Amino acid sequence: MEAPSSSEGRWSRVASSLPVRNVQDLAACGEELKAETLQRYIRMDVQDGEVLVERSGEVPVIDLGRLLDLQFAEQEADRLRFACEDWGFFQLVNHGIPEEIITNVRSAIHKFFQLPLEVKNAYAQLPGDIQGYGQSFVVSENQTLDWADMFALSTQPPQARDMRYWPSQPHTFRKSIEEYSSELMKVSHSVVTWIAKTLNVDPKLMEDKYVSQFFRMNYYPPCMTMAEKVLGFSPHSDGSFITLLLEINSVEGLQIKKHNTWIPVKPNPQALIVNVGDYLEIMSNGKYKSIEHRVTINANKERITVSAFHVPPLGGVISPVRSTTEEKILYKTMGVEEYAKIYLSNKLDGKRALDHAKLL
Ligand SMILES: O=C(O)CCC(=O)C(=O)O
Ligand SMILES: [Fe+2]
Repeated sequence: MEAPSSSEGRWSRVASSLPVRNVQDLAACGEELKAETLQRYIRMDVQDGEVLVERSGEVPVIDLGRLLDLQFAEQEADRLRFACEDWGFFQLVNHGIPEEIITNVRSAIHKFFQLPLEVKNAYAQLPGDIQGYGQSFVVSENQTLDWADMFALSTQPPQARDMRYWPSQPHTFRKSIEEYSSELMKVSHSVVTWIAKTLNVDPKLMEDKYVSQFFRMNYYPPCMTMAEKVLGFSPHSDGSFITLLLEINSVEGLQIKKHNTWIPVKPNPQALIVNVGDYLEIMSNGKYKSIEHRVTINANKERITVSAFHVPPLGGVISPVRSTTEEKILYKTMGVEEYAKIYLSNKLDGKRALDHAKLL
């Protein structure tokens, strides 16, 4: 294993894209992490905003079984509307994905992260300074190669750009992701149909807005020495229509922003975490919120997750739809690709990507 090189500090200062190799490697080997190695991951803004653990229990829980049952649908739809308006996040239970498929995908991703770093590094990886003290890999479904390509191009260090393909190890990897992927398409179809209804929007208008899908596998190593000073994922909103997150190992870390405080989401192994993405905020004319979230690091436990971003086809257009004719239009009509480029660009002149979609 390579020792952390003395040039690492220099690299981070030029804000270039240095993979997170050393930290995960060292953490995995249980070696003492030196203060200098960790320096580049320390974030001054970690302390911004109070963390309100006691409010974790308020994160909405939506029951898909109830949404699909005539007797309870209306009541559950009200709860869904509230969740999307007020939180932009919810735990989805009774999602109907067979246990076996979830178990297989958990096991495959777990095994993937146990591979030697040299093997994993062949896959599209987010640079450490974008993500933070963690490591993410993008895997694409065929139908969405254009999206994943774009994502990879915008975030990869040049040497990694052309190296994205399906991991061949573990051998179950592709099959389990593909099965999980098609189950998620069904779940997102139900969720989006209900989202349209709660907005009083014709579901047909949303039919194609979530059908491209790509996955990001996230690994957050433990950090014994200064867990409270580093972040696994910096605060961001998702550049998706909706995102469905599966926690591979029920370890806490995800926090969502609410009125300038951070609320931790308690892991629930039976649930998927669903959140409103930027495209849905635009399309709902701001009624449903794409909320900032971040991932913290634990001292002793690794956290592993897989995000499924459901996005509109790049060639399309996204425009706000009003629930009533009196409603004032607050967002621009934009090309999906046009917005994606703004989202993926790091030069946002201090504005959030969504601010560029708002009408003045
Ligand atoms: O790993 C998590 O808990 C969240 C990951 C996330 O926010 C993302 O992939 O966009
Ligand atoms: Fe996210």
